[in-house]
Amino acid sequence: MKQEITLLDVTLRDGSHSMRHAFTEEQVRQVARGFEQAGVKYFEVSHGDGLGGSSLQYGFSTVDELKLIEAASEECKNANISVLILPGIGLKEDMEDAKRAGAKMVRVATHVTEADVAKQHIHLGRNLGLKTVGFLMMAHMAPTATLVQQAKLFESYGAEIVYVTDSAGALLPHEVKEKVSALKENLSCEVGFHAHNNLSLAMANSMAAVEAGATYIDGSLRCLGAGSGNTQTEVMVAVFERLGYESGIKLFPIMDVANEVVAKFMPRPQEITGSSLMMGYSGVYSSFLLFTQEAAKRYNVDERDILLQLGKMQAVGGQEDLIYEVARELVAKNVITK
Ligand SMILES: CC[C@H](O)CC(=O)C(=O)O
Ligand SMILES: [Mn+2]
Repeated sequence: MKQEITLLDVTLRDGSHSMRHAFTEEQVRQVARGFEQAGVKYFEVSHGDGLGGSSLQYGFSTVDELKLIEAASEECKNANISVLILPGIGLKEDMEDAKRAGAKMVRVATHVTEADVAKQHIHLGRNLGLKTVGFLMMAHMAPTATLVQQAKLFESYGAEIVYVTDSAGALLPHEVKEKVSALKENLSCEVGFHAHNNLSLAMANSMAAVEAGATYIDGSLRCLGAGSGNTQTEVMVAVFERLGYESGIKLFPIMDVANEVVAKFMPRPQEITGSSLMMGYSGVYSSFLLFTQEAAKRYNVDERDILLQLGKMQAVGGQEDLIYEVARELVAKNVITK
């Protein structure tokens, strides 16, 4: 018997960062149809910053996310839609609307030390009959003991899966192994892992997570996601099959949706550039990439200097305005490198 793993695709949510939240309904329908044909069990659709993320701070969505969730759900019989919510950005009403639009799973995301803010959202997810998940972001910023403590909070609220989320793509394989193993030892629920490829380690880290007992692994087609993107879903299908795991996803159909659909609307290839490498190196939130590039251009400073400073300051999601502040400070200190 092959061991089962669930590959959860986040192209239509994490990829939204890279698309500047401009997914069209037709793009979402085409990808959703591809997922259905390929046998994907779960895929995520929301603004990049989760439900309610469409705003001046995070970037406005071109098409309302509820319309996109509804469109995706119309294309699927067996594939299930997940939505992400960050308490404080998304409201509980957004979760109810998402459920009405067809969502079957909710992932409640908090900073790695702030699981306590998710209690009501986890309760609501369970009451709505959604598969309910805790998502601990910026996992590199907390020691493993803290991560375990926070994951236990999620589990005590009713989360059915708890994720180790490497938002900055900063973790190394042995650290992923340590964190996932600790969660497996201390929790009864399932454990998931979400990677970013800023240090070219997304696949290695995803393998380390599965070997340590994670049963849910996130990926995106052609790596479409924040920073250098996520673990490449279609590559994971191939690699995990070779390793003897069963994801239920068919290789050629998933490759087709990656190459015939997603590759055609991607604004740029998901490369490891100087600045995304710097995000992994200094531990900066992957979704800061495009904002940093804009700030560097506006103030004529080096993106890498901004990112190094943000890493030192331990900036977290929601502090996007700091990016511009840091760029202005670099100008004031005369650090003009371009
Ligand atoms: C802003 C939400 C964020 O993109 C969630 C996520 O995918 C991560 O932390 O990596
Ligand atoms: Mn992510």
